[in-house]
Amino acid sequence: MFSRLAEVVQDSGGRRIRTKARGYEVLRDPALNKGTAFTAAERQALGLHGLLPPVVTTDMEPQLERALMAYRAEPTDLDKHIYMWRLHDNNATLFYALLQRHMIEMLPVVYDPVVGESIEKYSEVMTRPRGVFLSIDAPEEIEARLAAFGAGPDDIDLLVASDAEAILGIGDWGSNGIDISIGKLAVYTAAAGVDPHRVVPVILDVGTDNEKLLNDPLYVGYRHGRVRGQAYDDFVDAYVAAARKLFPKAMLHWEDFGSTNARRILNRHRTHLPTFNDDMQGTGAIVMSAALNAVARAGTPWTEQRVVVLGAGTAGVGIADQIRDQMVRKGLSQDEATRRVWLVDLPGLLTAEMTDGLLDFQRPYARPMDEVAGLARTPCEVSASAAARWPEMAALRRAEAAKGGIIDLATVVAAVKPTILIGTSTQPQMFTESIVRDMASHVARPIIFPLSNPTVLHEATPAQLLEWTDGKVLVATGAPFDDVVQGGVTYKIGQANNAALYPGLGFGVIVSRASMVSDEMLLAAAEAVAGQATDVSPGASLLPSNADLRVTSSVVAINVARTAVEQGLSSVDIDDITEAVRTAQWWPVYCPVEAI
Ligand SMILES: NC(=O)c1ccc[n+]([C@@H]2O[C@H](COP(=O)([O-])OP(=O)(O)OC[C@H]3O[C@@H](n4cnc5c(N)ncnc54)[C@H](O)[C@@H]3O)[C@@H](O)[C@H]2O)c1
Ligand SMILES: O=C(O)C[C@H](O)C(=O)O
Ligand SMILES: [Mn+2]
Repeated sequence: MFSRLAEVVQDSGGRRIRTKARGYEVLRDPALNKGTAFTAAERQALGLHGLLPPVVTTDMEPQLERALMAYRAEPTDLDKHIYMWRLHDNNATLFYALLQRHMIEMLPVVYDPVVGESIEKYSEVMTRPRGVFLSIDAPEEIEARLAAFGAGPDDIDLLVASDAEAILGIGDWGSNGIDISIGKLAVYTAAAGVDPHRVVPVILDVGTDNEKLLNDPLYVGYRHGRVRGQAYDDFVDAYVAAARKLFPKAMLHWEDFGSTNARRILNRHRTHLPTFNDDMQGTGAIVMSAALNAVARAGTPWTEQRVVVLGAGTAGVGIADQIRDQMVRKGLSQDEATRRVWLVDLPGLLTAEMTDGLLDFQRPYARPMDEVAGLARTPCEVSASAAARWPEMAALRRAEAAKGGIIDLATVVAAVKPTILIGTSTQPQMFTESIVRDMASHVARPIIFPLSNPTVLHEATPAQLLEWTDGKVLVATGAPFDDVVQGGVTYKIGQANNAALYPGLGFGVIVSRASMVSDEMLLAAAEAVAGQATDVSPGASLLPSNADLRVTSSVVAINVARTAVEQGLSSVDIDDITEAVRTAQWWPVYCPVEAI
């Protein structure tokens, strides 16, 4: 975001910035600062002589070299993460140029998995606050606080908001969750070219049930248990109303809400706003991309897939829904397709007997009792942490325990013989060797996607899955993993992280000014990503490399914008969609800065 002292001009002379700022006002604005790249004439006009060393660098190269050395000299990944945000606060253009050039090296540091660590340690490592902190203790101030960001009605394309109840797989992190909104936005820019000066990171602080934070004297958020119920809904509604009023063109992105809120919020707004939930829809779509390629490589029809999902929360059921829809598109009835998906959660296999206790979006998948009657039950306990985090699911688990135990994943896999196994449970190592070997004994090419972030929470590692299946598995993961060499083949591991999808999806919505995000737009995004992974040689990844995120995201944005136009959802006239996407992309290059 530029200070009020600057404006961007885009005309036949190209892009330039005009500013009333002088001296340190210029150098301390990360959107204006170019450091040693200010020309002699700019230094003269802006009063920078004497505030910069004498060298004038004509391009960014020396700065990039210096920044890369400083980055690599940082001892830990968390230090590197902090370095990157300090760099951003000094010179945003240089930050994005560095990140884009070293995407494979730096994306995991700026974003997942290291962003998870920065959120857990935010009390200690917080640097300059960024974004907008909205708090349920002052709902009447929402509009004023958003307005304090200083942007006008035409200045903002996108807001990313989280209430931080379900950050990645690490749970409730209160106000610290601002870093997920910031991290997601950095990926929007680096991957798709969303203008970083036209976005707002938002934290919706409704309190936290995280005892560690509540007892931490350095905690920066609202020190109170989570507010739920009507007050919560009113607060979220007030945020939407204020955001729409102040920034009527902007898309609203929802991130890392708890499973009891995520879908309700989305359903309330999805047909009348350009909005989507990344964990449900972005994840569902990127998993569809990987699944489209995996099913093609396995050579089995969509209508014959049997899908087991471990972890029936926001992401798991978002994925299940999109897979079900794909089977319907391929000819099954809604009911037939739903019957080919088995959800396993804390209470084990979700069954019809549990219906009253299930979350509404889980209910369609509950298995009929006659089908499960003969399945063995495994005794189980309910941990205090699971009971606190997923009370509905834990209550059902307790009820199952009283009946002798749960129908667990191993039993379900043995009975169902799935072709596809998905992990969104937040629990590491749940895909055990015996479960995976059992699955692989029934299908030629088992499709297994352990997706729980950050890295340490994955249900299995790609190396394990490849070993246990003798290289037959078609795998994609949530976090980045190195290549695995096995039996003379180098396996590239596709990262089924929504980061490969949501930036292009959002950019397509922004460029087309779509009035909503339709299922067809999500499918267009999924197909675009899938189409970018063209190598089908042994060991090839199911998804395009993150090194090519900029290309992938462009193709996604074009497909999404085209679909919006075809569906009559676009509110602008676009002659040439490819050209519209291309010209809207922001690139991290310096432009002239003029004094006014
Ligand atoms: N790869 C991606 O792009 C991507 C996207 C979104 C979420 N995720 C990951 O998926 C995971 C889940 O995210 P979410 O937003 O759906 O969270 P969520 O809290 O909505 O869902 C988690 C579910 O797992 C269940 N669960 C907990 N312990 C379990 C156990 N032992 N056995 C079976 N189920 C269990 C919970 O009851 C809950 O229903 C997280 O780790 C997250 O990082 C990955
Ligand atoms: O943030 C990520 O890495 C993906 C996803 O949104 C998640 O919550 O895990
Ligand atoms: Mn998420």
